[in-house]
Amino acid sequence: MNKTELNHNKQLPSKEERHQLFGSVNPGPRTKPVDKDKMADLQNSKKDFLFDIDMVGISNVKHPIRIPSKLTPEIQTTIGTFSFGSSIVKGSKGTNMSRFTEQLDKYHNEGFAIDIATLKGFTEELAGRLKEKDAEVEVHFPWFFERKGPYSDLAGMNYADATIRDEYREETGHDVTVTLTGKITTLCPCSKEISEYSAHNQRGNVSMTVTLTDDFDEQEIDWKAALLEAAESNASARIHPVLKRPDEKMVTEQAYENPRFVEDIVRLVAADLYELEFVEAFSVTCRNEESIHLHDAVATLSYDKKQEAE
Ligand SMILES: Nc1nc2c(ncn2[C@@H]2O[C@H](COP(=O)(O)OP(=O)(O)OP(=O)(O)O)[C@@H](O)[C@H]2O)c(=O)[nH]1
Repeated sequence: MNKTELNHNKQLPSKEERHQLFGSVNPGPRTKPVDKDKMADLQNSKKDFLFDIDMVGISNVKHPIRIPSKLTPEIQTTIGTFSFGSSIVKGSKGTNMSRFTEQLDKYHNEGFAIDIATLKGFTEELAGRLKEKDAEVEVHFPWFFERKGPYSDLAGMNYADATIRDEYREETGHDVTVTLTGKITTLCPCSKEISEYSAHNQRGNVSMTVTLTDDFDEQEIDWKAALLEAAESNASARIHPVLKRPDEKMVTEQAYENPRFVEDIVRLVAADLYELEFVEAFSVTCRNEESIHLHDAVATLSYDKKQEAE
């Protein structure tokens, strides 16, 4: 391959001169300490600062993470978006924000895999590092899973959005909630009923937030796969990355045979979540991106199995 001829005839000032040209100035006199021990530590000031703070921390922290999965691919690297925090009492001015990312890096160097046991350990250790009685950690990530065409068996990659949130309190321990938002096909029952032929359909977003029971065994059950199944198995049809014509025919006919309103979806998914032993409480929302409107249709349902027992 021929080397491209580039024109380098222009004589530029040095980089330092260029910076000066654009306004950089020489450093002024330095009077403040550079040793950490001698620096002011404002955030650690102790005084009556009027109010306790429920949560202070950092959010929107992007970091590579490893995810275990019972669906293929069983180990995957993805991007996690974290938030970290803890409460502080009115006698303290501020938190020590560097300690959140300091601990994240420590876990990263130890091969941070985002399972619930590891995340609980992380939150508890964070409370200790901050010298607080509580801490909370939330991580949000795209979770990928292989999906095959129903007839051709040709595979491709789908994903759902997953969130794990752990709230730790020294007196009460951990509260773990997980959220999965997956996409489904829904076909409108009304449209099917009133039309001579066809029925409009839409892409539905099903979001399930679940409080896990204390004895949830993640070695046994992948909560992500279980929630995905609750959403997809109640849909008019599943969504596929690769569909050949025989697959497309099957998916289209299946959707026509299983029409669903948003109300039908939240009730049917609720029934599945109700039956799952590891689910203590849940909320489920379905939001359909309507194909015959510019707006979305939406329904939400919440249920707490503990209240039922009382
Ligand atoms: N508390 C608090 N810190 C902030 C805020 N905004 C930025 N920071 C950052 O907090 C960092 C300092 O973190 P600290 O953990 O208190 O640092 P440090 O005292 O040297 O660390 P330790 O020895 O672990 O206490 C600096 O990088 C600040 O920029 C804020 O609104 N509140």
